[in-house]
Amino acid sequence: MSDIVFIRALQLPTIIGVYGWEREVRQELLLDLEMAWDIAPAGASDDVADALDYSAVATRLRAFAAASSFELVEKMATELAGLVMSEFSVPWVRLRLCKPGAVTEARDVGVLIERGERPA
Ligand SMILES: Nc1nc2c(c(=O)[nH]1)N=C([C@H](O)[C@@H](O)CO)CN2
Repeated sequence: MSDIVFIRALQLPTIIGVYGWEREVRQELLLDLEMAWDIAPAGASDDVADALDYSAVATRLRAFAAASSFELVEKMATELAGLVMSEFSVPWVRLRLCKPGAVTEARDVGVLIERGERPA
């Protein structure tokens, strides 16, 4: 099983950053998320109850980000990955967390992490 459910460019307004001014204003991170998930049951039933509901995942991640206040994107990425795996029973995630505009000369910067065991 190598199926993936994904979310691309999810907007996550949050407090993030190491500098003083960054502790005062919300900035928008962008999240790309791949989640290992067997889509065969939902593919057969056409029932969202059999699916990994990407809407539910997105809503939960946005709520977590809205309530969080980390300094590093590394910490935020690690927490987001753990949340998805523990609350949605996802065995493996690949997560890219982008901070647009953090480096003037770059479109965005950030981290790309994988957590868990990807099913064969
Ligand atoms: N590896 C990282 N480097 C930096 C981070 C970070 O989260 N991880 N953060 C900053 C500042 O907050 C920066 O984004 C402000 O523009 C600098 N380096």
